[in-house]
Amino acid sequence: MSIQVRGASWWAGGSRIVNRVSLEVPVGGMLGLIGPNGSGKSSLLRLIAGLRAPSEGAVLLDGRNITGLSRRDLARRVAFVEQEVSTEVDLTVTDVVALGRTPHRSAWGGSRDGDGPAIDHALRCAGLVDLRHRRWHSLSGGERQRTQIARALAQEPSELLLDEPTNHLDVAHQLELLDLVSRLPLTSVVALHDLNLAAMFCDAVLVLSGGEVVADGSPGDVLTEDLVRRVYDVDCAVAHEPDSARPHIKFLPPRRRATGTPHATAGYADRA
Ligand SMILES: Nc1ncnc2c1ncn2[C@@H]1O[C@H](COP(=O)(O)OP(=O)(O)OP(=O)(O)O)[C@@H](O)[C@H]1O
Repeated sequence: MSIQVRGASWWAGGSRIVNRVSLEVPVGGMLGLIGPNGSGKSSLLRLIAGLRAPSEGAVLLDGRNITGLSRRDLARRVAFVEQEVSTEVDLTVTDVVALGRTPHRSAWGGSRDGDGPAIDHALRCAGLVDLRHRRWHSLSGGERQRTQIARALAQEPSELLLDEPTNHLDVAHQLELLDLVSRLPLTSVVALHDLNLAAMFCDAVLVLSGGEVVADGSPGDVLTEDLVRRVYDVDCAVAHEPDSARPHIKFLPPRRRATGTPHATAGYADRA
């Protein structure tokens, strides 16, 4: 197994945010982490990235507890793109992507032969070649997101962790990015809100609710109407294409309570 989490919990502010989570991702596999807001996806990703230590349990890479890896060794193999990344310094796109090479540089910071090709490859993969000289502060939200993904790819990791990588991207870039991640020869864990994107691209999905794993397995087995209702309190119809095991989820409008207001927000129809 490339990534294993064994009974990991993490406490913060007197609450157990991640509750005895176990998971396994085989080499080359792509795991989708899904669950409502505040269910613990980002916290779990930070444990896997080694940015936080579990209060109990363990995270293993290739069977080795990450507490036994040096920061540098961990940074060489695990790339993590968090949800909101900003920089105070006004770097160019290429400068930001080049930061991905830092763990591969020698102690005195000299660049290595592989840096240039790795940076070029990452820029091409993220569709940023034409933007390579642009300054970070001039980029749109989606362009910044793609720059951070390129930085992670330039790191040439064996494990890639992405926290909602599609949230600023238009539909074409969402599809391109997840297609790219699913085809790259690396192991990935990707937190996603879009259940249909998770169903389309992930080999397996793991559903968190209140910090606990409530389901895991193939998208076809896990993403059922019952699961979506239990976890999100949303009605849906799940269709299966005849030539694909991957489900497609059609969400239904919020049910109305006895008062006439839907679950989440007042409907536009009420205001019309
Ligand atoms: N350092 C912290 N101290 C206290 N509570 C925290 C801390 N970090 C996270 N939490 C809480 O833990 C819960 C899980 O947060 P987390 O960001 O992991 O969820 P998430 O599933 O990624 O959410 P979202 O989908 O909204 O991004 C939230 O209720 C959050 O407020």
